[in-house]
Order: sequence, then C-alpha cells, then structure tokens
Amino acid sequence: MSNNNVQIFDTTLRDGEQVPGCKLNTEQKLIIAEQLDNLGVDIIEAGFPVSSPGDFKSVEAISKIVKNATVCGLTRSVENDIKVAAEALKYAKTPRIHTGIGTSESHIKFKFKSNQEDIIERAVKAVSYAKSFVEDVEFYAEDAGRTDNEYLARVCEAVIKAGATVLNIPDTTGYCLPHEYGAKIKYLKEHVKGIDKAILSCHCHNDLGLATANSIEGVINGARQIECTINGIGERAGNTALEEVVMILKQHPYLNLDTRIQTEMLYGISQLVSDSMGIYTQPNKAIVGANAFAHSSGIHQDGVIKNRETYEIIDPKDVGVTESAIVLTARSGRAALAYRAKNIGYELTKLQLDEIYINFLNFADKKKEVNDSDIHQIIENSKVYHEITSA
Ligand SMILES: CC(=O)SCCNC(=O)CCNC(=O)[C@H](O)C(C)(C)COP(=O)(O)OP(=O)(O)OC[C@H]1O[C@@H](n2cnc3c(N)ncnc32)[C@H](O)[C@@H]1OP(=O)(O)O
Ligand SMILES: CC(C)C(=O)C(=O)O
Repeated sequence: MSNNNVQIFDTTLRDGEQVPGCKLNTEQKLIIAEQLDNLGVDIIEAGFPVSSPGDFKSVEAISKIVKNATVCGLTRSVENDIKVAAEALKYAKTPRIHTGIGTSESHIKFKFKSNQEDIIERAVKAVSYAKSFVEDVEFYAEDAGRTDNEYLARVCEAVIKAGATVLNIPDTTGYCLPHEYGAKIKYLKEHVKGIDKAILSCHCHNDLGLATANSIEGVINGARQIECTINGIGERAGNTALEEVVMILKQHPYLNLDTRIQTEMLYGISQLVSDSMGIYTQPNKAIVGANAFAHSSGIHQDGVIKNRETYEIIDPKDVGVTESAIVLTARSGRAALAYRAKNIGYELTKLQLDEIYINFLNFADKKKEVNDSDIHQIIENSKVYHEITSA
C-alpha cells in the first residue's frame, strides 16, 4: 500500500445499521456486502457479533462471501465479545477484530466508574486477547474527540505495544472542529512511540455536520484510514459519508491522497442501501441526492447548457449518474426551455421561443415543475408556433 493510499473502512452494516427504523435482514446484508466488495472498500465492518444471534449469523455469512476486503467485527473490551467475534470471523480470508473502550473523562467517570490507569489496563488486555485470534487488531478509543491528547497518546502507545495494527480515533459525539480534529491526529503522529507500526483511523460522527470535514482534516494530518458509511447513515446524525470523502480526495488531486473506490458505482450502491434499509436519502445530499446534478434556475441552466463545468465540479458519470437534469420551473429561462423542447423534437425560432416562453411562465407559476408532456402541449397550443412553422 502506498503512503498516499487512504483505506476506506465501510461501517454501513454496523454503525449504519444502528439507525432507528433500519430493516435489514441477512440476505440484504449479503447483497450489500458483495457490492461494497465490488466497490473497492478495503474493510467491511460487518456487525457486532456478540450483540445477537442474528448479527453473529450475518457476520459469519458475510465472512464467507467477501472476496477482497478485510471483514471486521466490533467488540467491547470484553473477553466474551472478542471470542464470539473471532468465531464469527473464522471463515474470512482476512479477518479483523475491532475492539476498544471509552477514554474521555465523561466515559471513564460515568460509564465505567473507573480511572485512567484501569482503562489502559483493560484496553491492553483486550488487544492482547484479540491478538491471540487474529493478526489484524484495530483499537478504538471511544470519544477520543473529547479525550485529552496527552492521555490519548498514552493509551495509543500501550495498545500498539500490545499489538494493535490500527488506531481508531473516533469523534464519537461529533464535537470536534476540523482544525481540532486534525491537530489531534498530528499530535498522535508526533507523540506516540511506535506510531509508525500502526495506521491512524478517522471515525467521525455528524452531530454538527462536520464529519466529512473532520475526516478530511484527519487524513491531511497523517491518518490513512477513514471509517464511513454509504449515504452517511449511522447513529444519531450519522457518520462520515463514504461517497463524500472519496469524491473530495478524487476532485482535489493536489492533496495527493487516493482510494481504491470504483466511483462509478457510488450512485447505484447509494440507491441499494437506501432501498434495502428503507432509509430515504435527502434530495440535496451531496454526490448521491436526487438533486445533486439537477439544475432548476435559468442562469445556472444557461451556463450548464453552454458548458457543464460552469456549475458542476463533478462529471455525473464519474459517480454513476447518467446525466445532469435540466428541471423546468418558473425560475427557468429561454435557454432551458429551448433545450428541453429540442430534446423532444422542437427546434424553436427566436420569435417562437419568446412567445411560447410567456405561456410557459404562466403555466409554470401554477404547476411548479413542467414536464415533457406539458412542454409538448404548451408548444402545440401556441398560435405563433403553427403560424411560423407552416409559413
Ligand atoms: C459508539 C458506538 O457506536 S459503540 C457500538 C454501539 N453498538 C451497540 O451497542 C450495539 C450492540 N450492543 C449490544 O448488543 C449490547 O449493548 C451488548 C450485547 C454489547 C451489551 O448488552 P448488556 O450486557 O445488556 O449491557 P448494556 O448494553 O445494558 O450496557 C453496556 C455495558 O457494556 C459496558 N461497556 C460499554 N462499552 C464498553 C467497552 N468498550 N468495553 C467494555 N465494556 C463496555 C458498559 O459499561 C455497560 O456495562 P455495565 O452494565 O457493567 O455498566
Ligand atoms: C465503536 C466506535 C468505533 C464508534 O462507533 C464510535 O466511537 O463512534
């Protein structure tokens, strides 16, 4: 793996599956896992095996069918969780156990009623135990976003010594600002002994809408794995959206960071996840939303018709969207009307267009969105169209 490669760790089937209302059965999870593997994700977090017999079965079944990606199971720093995860992952070609514990003051005090030294001891014990089953052990310091950097560095150092191959630095509560999260990663790179033996990973939540920005700051500052989900789904306000971080790295080549993702599959897999989970994707969602490549105001439409790049920074085909849409509304101008009319076979002269445009605006004010059959009717009902065409 080159030093410029950012590993994509997909947690749609674990953190994404924690979404209230999510309805995914094992069959559907298998279809999604297969598509994630084809998409080129490096790691698929398939579930939390100890949590239920159904989740165990799903992780085991996914382990059997995934061909390329590492398959990962989540655990607490609890022996039985780790043992059960190892069992569920036993058919995976490359298994990973993801274990960890909360490290922030609030987690240590309120969740564990414990102290910092005891937490380090539990973390080390968990990593060592996981290591007795698999080579690849990822450690998460839950709520690292609100954990003091000096203590976090001590935790990281201890778990690297115990054999952790990946250090996950989650902003569990989505609290950090991008410069703070980036500085945290930089601090760990500079202060943790043995850090070169492990990969730093970003796992950012979206409570303040900053998950994507924080993950990007993380990789700019030295992390080389991003944990993310399709459509950004996940606990509460969700996780970093896979399609967003992948396209940011692709569209900003000067960052010199790349992924193995087949970006033309992004739209299809977004639809698959949304349909299978029964979780609707907002139309204005970056990259995969229904309006991400739709233009509905006249000035934009005129620009896009002249040259797509005036209002699009991504070629829709690069993410699997066939073409941009020119949506006709009362905010559209003549360029858009002429373009859509031409698409259905009407070459309008300037005079015809000016006349038909007036009728179009009156119609659009009432109906809001004007479709092909409306355009056809507006044109056919226009006196000037027939006069000029027959002249
Ligand atoms: C930030 C995240 O997304 S973490 C992943 C969240 N996902 C999930 O929680 C889904 C899977 N979880 C489950 O199925 C269940 O919560 C289980 C099986 C893990 C545990 O169930 P229960 O034994 O009934 O415990 P419950 O959920 O009520 O409480 C969690 C317990 O785990 C402890 N715990 C929480 N995190 C950790 C950890 N990383 N390491 C060790 N112990 C932990 C808590 O302190 C609490 O223990 P306590 O009862 O001694 O206070
Ligand atoms: C379990 C960890 C990785 C997590 O989901 C979080 O901290 O948000």
